[in-house]
Amino acid sequence: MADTKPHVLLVDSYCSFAYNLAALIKKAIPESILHVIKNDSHTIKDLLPVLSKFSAIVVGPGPGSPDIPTDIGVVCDLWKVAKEDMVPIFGVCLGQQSLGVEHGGKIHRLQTVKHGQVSVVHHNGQEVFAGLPDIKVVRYHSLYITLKEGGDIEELAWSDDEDNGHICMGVRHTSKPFWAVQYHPESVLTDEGGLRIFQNFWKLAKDWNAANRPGFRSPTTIELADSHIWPRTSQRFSTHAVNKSLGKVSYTSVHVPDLNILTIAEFLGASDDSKRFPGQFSMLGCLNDSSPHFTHFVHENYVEVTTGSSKEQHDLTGKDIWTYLDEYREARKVEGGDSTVPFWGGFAGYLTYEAGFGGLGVDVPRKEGHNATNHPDFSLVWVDRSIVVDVNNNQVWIQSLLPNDDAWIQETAKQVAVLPKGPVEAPVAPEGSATVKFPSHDKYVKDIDRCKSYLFSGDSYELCLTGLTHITVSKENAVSTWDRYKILRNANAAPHAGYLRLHPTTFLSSSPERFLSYSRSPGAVCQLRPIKGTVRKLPHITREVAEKMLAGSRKEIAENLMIVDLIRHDLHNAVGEHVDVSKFCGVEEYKTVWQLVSLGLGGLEAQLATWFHDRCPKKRSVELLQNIEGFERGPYSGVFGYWCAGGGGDWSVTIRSVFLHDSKRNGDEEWYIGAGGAITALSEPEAEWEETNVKLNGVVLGFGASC
Ligand SMILES: C=C(O[C@@H]1C=C(C(=O)O)C=C[C@H]1O)C(=O)O
Ligand SMILES: NC(=O)CC[C@H](N)C(=O)O
Repeated sequence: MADTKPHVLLVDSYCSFAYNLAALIKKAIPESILHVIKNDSHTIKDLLPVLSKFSAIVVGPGPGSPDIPTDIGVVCDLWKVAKEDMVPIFGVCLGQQSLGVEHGGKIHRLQTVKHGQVSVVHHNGQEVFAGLPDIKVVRYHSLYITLKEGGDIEELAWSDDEDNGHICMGVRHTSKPFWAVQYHPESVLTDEGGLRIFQNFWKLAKDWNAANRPGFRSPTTIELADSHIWPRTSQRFSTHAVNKSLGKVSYTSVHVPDLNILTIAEFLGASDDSKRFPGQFSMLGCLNDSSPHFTHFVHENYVEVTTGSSKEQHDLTGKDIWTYLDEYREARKVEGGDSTVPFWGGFAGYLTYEAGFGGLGVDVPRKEGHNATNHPDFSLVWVDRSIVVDVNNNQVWIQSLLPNDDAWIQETAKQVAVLPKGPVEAPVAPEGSATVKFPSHDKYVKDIDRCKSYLFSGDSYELCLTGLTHITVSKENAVSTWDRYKILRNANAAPHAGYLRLHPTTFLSSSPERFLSYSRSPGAVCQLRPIKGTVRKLPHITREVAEKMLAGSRKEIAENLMIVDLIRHDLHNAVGEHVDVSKFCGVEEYKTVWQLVSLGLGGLEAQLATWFHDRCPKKRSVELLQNIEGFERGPYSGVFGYWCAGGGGDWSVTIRSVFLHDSKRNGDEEWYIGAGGAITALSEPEAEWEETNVKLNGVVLGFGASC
């Protein structure tokens, strides 16, 4: 049975980086089958019958403390199993802390917490550290252990922190097959202390198994409820659409220099416009009375579909909204469009921040399903007819998913070709035409303290704290929402600018940030493009100065690194092993701000639901923020964009955006904007307040205000 593959169990303690660890384990032990469970999904009694079938176990990092039972779950029991059930275990961070505490060690708070910080680790060259030089590693911890003198746990590695002094960074059990490290071997900036540590662990584990588990053979399979194998192999739609003949997208393309997308939008009556790359593609959905509009509120078990003046409710009993949308799109899958055009038609719209809670198991505390002023959590239209402009190449595509729609395509192409050329003038928002009610400075600063207390207690590494701003425009000063968009577009031009008018929501965005894009299969590539690190554009802030303030700052790099590790985890979850960070902490210039931007890429097309459903801005952090902020964010900090009917999609992060609910349009208009920033252990309250104002400023300029 020499060819049976070893099974490895990863116990995830709700870590933001669990799949980075999974990827590292698979890299170190490529032949292994990796099973993943949560630390609270099984008791030790559930695990005992299968434990002896595993070749090794990894217990991962996580929020909280190893001496709080609900934080550590089953991990603390794994160290205590009898010899006949014993399996080699490697602990990471919280895992090391648990190993120490369960063997008489003490847990303490660091004087200076280390979140996203690189340190040099010294070691004695023994066991998992064999053959390694001193290593540079990334740390994410607020707590640390001191070991019991003369106890069973022996220190192998340590750091000498300027601020904290000697900190234990690696240990082993003197008689059992247990090893652990305090730092994060899976972080993108940990190099030699990553892969080689796991390779060493695997060698030690194999040796221990050979010497201590006579007759041990890996079984072909292990049945374990509430677990999954990583990488996930299930492809939701692999069973259909293979032999099905696909619908066709018809299009024509015309070369029209200097044609502004706004001119086309206005010619069509202004619909939906969003830019893909800075300056490359702009899209317009050409809606009509037969375009279906889908809305859904979390907690409600139906989707409302509005087509013209008819409304239907589609029952969601037995399926979730994601499956509903996936099935709708799959049934309308098309081929035959121009492969250079990212959008041929399909779903376009937005999802709220709360739309992502279901997959995290976080509740949205709404008394009723929704009230008259809630924006729907899912608001999407199916776009049959569309126009896409490649601004770089002056090319315009007129496309339709409808059968026999050539007459519309040709007629529209003819009209588009003769539209007026050149820039479109935006109206001006007169100063003082709007009343802006900013969030309370005192509350924000106080809330930063609350965030920091959670960062110091080990419950989170980074919390994006936000506040809501309300803008009232009196009836006399109101301009059309389209004009408002033009003003905003002019004041705060942005690569992911967008206008959506989806009843009851008007949605204007000047977002600089992509959440996720993925190209069409085959050979699809996913891209995540997170921004963390913001500086106001001022005359004296040249590129050189901005680079020093962002890429040259330990605080800003840490803030960005945490997000990069987080999106690597998201990518590994969705696409498996092949994930790259192709840009780390680049400084980019936008109209009103400088931003620190990274870029993560993954191979293979992921299922739509995997992206949005399982995306974890981490359960505990979301719950903490929900509690601290005390409001629903709604569309703010959700996503907007499209899923193309031919495959692929592009979604932006809904920031630097304003929203108007139709119920707030009668008489004075009341818009709202969210703004915030990532709070880390290194945050200074007044600087964070200034940063949220910088972000708000770009948007309130669209109302003739500033801050
Ligand atoms: C939360 C916002 O921005 C987020 C926070 C950033 C930061 O902390 O630097 C940068 C970009 C966004 O991901 C916002 O604009 O409201
Ligand atoms: N990354 C981790 O596992 C962190 C462990 C623990 N919550 C701490 O902050 O120290």
